[in-house]
Amino acid sequence: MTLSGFGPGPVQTDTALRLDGITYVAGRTLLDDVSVTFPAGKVTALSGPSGSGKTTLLSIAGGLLQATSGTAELDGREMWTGSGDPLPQVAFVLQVYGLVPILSARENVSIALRARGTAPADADEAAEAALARFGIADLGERQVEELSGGQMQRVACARGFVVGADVLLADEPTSELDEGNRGVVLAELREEAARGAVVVVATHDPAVVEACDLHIALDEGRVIR
Ligand SMILES: Nc1ncnc2c1ncn2[C@@H]1O[C@H](COP(=O)(O)OP(=O)(O)OP(=O)(O)O)[C@@H](O)[C@H]1O
Repeated sequence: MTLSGFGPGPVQTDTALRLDGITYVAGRTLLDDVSVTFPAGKVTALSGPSGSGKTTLLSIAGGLLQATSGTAELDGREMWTGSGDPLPQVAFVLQVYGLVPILSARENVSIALRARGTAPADADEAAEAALARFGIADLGERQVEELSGGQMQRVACARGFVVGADVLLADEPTSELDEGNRGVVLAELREEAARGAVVVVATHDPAVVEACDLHIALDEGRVIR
């Protein structure tokens, strides 16, 4: 099913990103037989101590990494790049931001859409709107390398959210933010779920976990709740 075209408000759907028996070995076992379901229309928190495997699991969930064994599928479409018809649309908010320092904030957001074939003028307009969602519309012309850590993190959020993806995977998206801006990001995560996206947020922050609909916890590469 396509998730675009839903109006505002919670979406009732059986769509879910299902990870089944995921094991990932890179020298040692980093994920060990992880089976989890991330339903569309909900914000799921993925918590766990540093090094427990959250980023690795998000990478497999979004098709960036191929699991050693196990499957990751959205409605039968495999997440690993190269299979599935059509491929699910996935957007990441990376823990390390992954912004281009010499480009402006607006350009960093706009390229996410341009890379998907949106016309430059339309992409720029959507980028402005996405920056406004995170309270940084006034920073659009600023070169990213001039921004504070928290401002960069909000640009990274705008770049992930602007896509309107089927699956939004946010890795510690509030780690640099004050309480007010953390609330803004949480509200925007809810908006993404409300239009029908699968939304997963990796976090160490109990306040973020509390604000999510569902909670999955990892420890040493295993699901513990
Ligand atoms: N490519 C890799 N090769 C080998 N080990 C890796 C690789 N990527 C991650 N690791 C290791 O896998 C474990 C899990 O890493 P991961 O980044 O998934 O944890 P995390 O829960 O996201 O941690 P944090 O909260 O600190 O971001 C860590 O011990 C890390 O050192």
